Amino acid sequence: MALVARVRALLLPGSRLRGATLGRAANGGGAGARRALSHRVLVEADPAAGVAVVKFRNPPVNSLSLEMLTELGICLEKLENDKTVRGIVLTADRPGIFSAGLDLTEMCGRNPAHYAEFWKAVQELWLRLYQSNMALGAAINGTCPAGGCLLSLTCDYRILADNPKYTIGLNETQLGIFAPFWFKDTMVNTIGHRATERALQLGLLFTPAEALQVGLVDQVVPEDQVQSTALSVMSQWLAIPDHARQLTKTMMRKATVDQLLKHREADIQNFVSFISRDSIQKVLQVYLQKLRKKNH
Ligand SMILES: CCCCCCCCCCCC/C=C/CC(=O)SCCNC(=O)CCNC(=O)[C@H](O)C(C)(C)COP(=O)(O)OP(=O)(O)OC[C@H]1O[C@@H](n2cnc3c(N)ncnc32)[C@H](O)[C@@H]1OP(=O)(O)O
Repeated sequence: MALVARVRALLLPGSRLRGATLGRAANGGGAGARRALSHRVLVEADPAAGVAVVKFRNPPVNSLSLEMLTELGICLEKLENDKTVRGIVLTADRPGIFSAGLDLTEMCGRNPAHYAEFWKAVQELWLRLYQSNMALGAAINGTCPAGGCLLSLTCDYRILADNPKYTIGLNETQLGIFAPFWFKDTMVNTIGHRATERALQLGLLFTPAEALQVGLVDQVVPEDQVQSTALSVMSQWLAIPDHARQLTKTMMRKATVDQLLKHREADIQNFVSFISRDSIQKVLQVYLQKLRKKNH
């Protein structure tokens, strides 16, 4: 389903999104700061600075469900059309979990049409973020596996909280699945081929010190300074004339984006046939049950 159609579906009677305010809603924060609320995404915009902080709040683990992907996409589209915003910082509403990655329940026990719709939404969000004309920063204030790591890798820089409990990486192989080519390319573009090959094959989740060493993040700072550091780094990015920064970003990322654009439909079909395999459904179910068992 296209983004607009998905939004309409979300707004149908009975939907949890119905009645939510997706536009700017109320004043909040400092002078000139504006807040906007949707169910799963909170936006705090500071027009004077030209920056919006986009906070994930999809409890319990900020997983990227179809609804979360859709809301995030709408929110980013609105910000891209807002002339007062030149930079966006992505972060979690609460410290602890930046994002647990793609919502596993969207990839388990569903039908092929659902898998196709979900994967299309994952592609759309990646394309929106990776090609964004905005300067994007990630203020990673919690653990950041798989799809959470991918979100942060679409940004222009990453600031990670110095908490050894927080790890970051593309750990798909540990689940018995694997990162598709455009996840891999996004990581290669950040840390290089050899480091990516090792990280992907072993499904490594890096501690903050390791992530800094391998170049997966640009800075590790005390937990209470993650957002403020991300905002101060943003001012360096925004000091560059937009057109020069944007043309450079496009030049650096175009080949990677073009690969997905060229193989988009095949990538969806590959995902659907891979994820529908009985053996893959089994490993995902076992993984989910293990996660759930901890709490019951
Ligand atoms: C030739 C073929 C070609 C094919 C080409 C295509 C190939 C495609 C391959 C497929 C690629 C698919 C890509 C996937 C990327 C992903 O993002 S997969 C998701 C990976 N995520 C994880 O591994 C993280 C799992 N979660 C955790 O490790 C922990 O939950 C946590 C560290 C994030 C937080 O821990 P804690 O605070 O202790 O919370 P929990 O008690 O563990 O969790 C609370 C609650 O949330 C549920 N949950 C956790 N993570 C997820 C998730 N990702 N999705 C859905 N639900 C999740 C967890 O089960 C708990 O539920 P209950 O409250 O117990 O019911």
